[in-house]
Amino acid sequence: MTTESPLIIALDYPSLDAALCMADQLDPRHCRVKVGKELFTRSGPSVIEALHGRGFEVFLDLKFHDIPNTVASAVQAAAEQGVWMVNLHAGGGRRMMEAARERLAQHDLHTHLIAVTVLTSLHAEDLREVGITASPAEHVERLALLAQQSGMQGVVCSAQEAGRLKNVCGEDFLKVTPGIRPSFSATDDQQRIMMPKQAMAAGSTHLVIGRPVTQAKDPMEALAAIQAELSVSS
Ligand SMILES: O=C(O)c1cc(=O)[nH]c(=O)n1[C@@H]1O[C@H](COP(=O)(O)O)[C@@H](O)[C@H]1O
Repeated sequence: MTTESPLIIALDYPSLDAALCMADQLDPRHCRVKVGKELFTRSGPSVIEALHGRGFEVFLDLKFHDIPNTVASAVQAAAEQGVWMVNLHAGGGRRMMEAARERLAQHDLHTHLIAVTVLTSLHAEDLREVGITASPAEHVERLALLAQQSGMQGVVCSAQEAGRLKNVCGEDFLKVTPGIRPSFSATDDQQRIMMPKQAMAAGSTHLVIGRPVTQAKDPMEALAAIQAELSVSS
């Protein structure tokens, strides 16, 4: 089942049961779901099968970053499970991204392949500590252009950079933005955040939302509030 909704709910749970309990309250016509490192490490590919069985398009967020052949093989493995989207780190460089893209093409696999730029949990001081003197926005732009030249269909960035990327990479280049924080939720460990409506207005194509929904007292009420703000179906 496919959806027009920009919402991707991050199922960051410690067990298959907990993740499916949440998924069973969601409607695959109105959102996609994301499986990340914790859930996949605990439950393996069975969580992907279970979510596909419920009609969801799945973003497998394992942020691959390794030598080109290893990443290409991992991306192939993800795509062969039929996931809608998979990501890798743009910081792995051009040859790594090109190898992944070419592997998908060789096997006629059509999973969306996107690259993480600068994690939304980082700010300028964190970059300086690892030797990057550019601002987060400048570094995101540099990595996004490299990702685009390397055949990626889009990037993960913060919504704060989405407008800039719309100008330099174009509207069709996907801007998948986590660090989304509605007015009613805590910042948690995120640094470069934005509210849902503002994030869409800034040029995000997809919004990744986890704890503001999954850790809310009433997750469905929180999701409905976000959908109402965005004027999309619940
Ligand atoms: O690739 C991601 O999805 C990702 C990249 C990034 O820069 N920041 C980021 O928060 N994420 C993921 O997006 C989700 C955000 O969750 P919340 O902060 O709970 O809304 C988590 O699953 C993160 O792993």
